[in-house]
Amino acid sequence: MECSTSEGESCWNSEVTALLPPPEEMISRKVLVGSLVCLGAAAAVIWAVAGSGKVHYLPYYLPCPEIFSTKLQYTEEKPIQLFPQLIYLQPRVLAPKRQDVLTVTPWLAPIVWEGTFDAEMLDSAYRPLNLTIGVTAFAVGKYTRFVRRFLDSAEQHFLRGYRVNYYIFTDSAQSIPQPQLQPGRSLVTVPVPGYPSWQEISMRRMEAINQHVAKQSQGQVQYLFCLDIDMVFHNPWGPETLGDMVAAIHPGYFDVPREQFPYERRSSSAAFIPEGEGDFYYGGAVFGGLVEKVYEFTKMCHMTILADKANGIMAAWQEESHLNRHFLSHKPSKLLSPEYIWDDRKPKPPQIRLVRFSTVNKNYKEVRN
Ligand SMILES: CC(=O)N[C@H]1[C@@H](OP(=O)(O)OP(=O)(O)OC[C@H]2O[C@@H](n3ccc(=O)[nH]c3=O)[C@H](O)[C@@H]2O)O[C@H](CO)[C@H](O)[C@@H]1O
Ligand SMILES: [Mn+2]
Repeated sequence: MECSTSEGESCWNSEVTALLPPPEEMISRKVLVGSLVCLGAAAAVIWAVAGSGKVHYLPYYLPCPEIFSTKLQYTEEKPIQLFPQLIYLQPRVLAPKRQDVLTVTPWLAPIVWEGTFDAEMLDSAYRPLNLTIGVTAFAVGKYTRFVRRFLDSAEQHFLRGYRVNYYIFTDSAQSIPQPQLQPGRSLVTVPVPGYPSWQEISMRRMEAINQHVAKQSQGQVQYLFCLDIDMVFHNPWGPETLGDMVAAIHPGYFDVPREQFPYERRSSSAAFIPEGEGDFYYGGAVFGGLVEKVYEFTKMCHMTILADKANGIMAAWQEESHLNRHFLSHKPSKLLSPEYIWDDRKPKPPQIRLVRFSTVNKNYKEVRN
């Protein structure tokens, strides 16, 4: 096709015209490319000059306001508890506080030993929660004689500065002393029948505690500890002991192979644990946790105790055997070292740096008859 030119204009045949942009557009592209190069160069200069220094972030608006207004549908909203600023030694990852004892179970429950926790730090976290902690202890028959020492020592050492409700289960309320308690602490007696044998008295604790939680203590306390009465506090027992479900390692079996644990070994019992199984041997004298967990726990133990009763069998160590069977399949979330359930008749090995709660030396024959 012929190209018709006029006054020095370049010749644009229709094909070329179709491929190339018109001249004004070519010029504006050149300007665009030029300014981009300039911008890049300026950015490179700024990067080279300022890049070696500290990076300053500009405030940037995230276009997702819903993330700040969304709330989980909690049934109750609790204020967030912050640790107040405290001055304390840095926890060192490569310098564990205790190397002579196990401080965490294979299922990652802490085992509480002296030296593993900072009491001041725990206090600063737990005090603002304004918790009330319940204690159940049974004083049936001659065991009323242990109440005074138990309570006096608890007032000295048990969760000092916290609200505590003592629930003393007894068949003779008139023999229970009413000592002067610290502010915020109370004592009530709970009537229970005096069963004819000490084994039955000890085992029936699961049932009585369970019923008491359902009817009363559930609305009064957040945590509940269930303790033997023939024991005395010697050193502080603080909020380091609080946990969802807490068990204590029996002082007689913390250093023996599990074959020697006095678990119930008859398969006809609901507390049966075969050889080759088991984690620790826990004591029946100390357990606790969130009150609703203690409710579930005591219910399960009472049911397995009743199953044994229906089959005419009593476990080797009564409810302690059932407790051990339960904790084998429902692992406790926190373990207390034998510092929290010691026995004064035992020599104290170096791993037990202090005894917090310990059995009173008693004449078994005399008190149980
Ligand atoms: C240190 C430890 O783990 N002790 C356990 C152990 O022996 P213990 O020798 O510690 O049992 P125990 O005689 O102290 O009895 C357990 C508790 O039941 C109460 N009680 C008992 C008898 C009585 O006539 N009146 C009365 O009130 C009382 O609160 C006492 O502390 O084995 C018991 C079951 O065999 C319990 O599991 C205990 O908790
Ligand atoms: Mn006892």
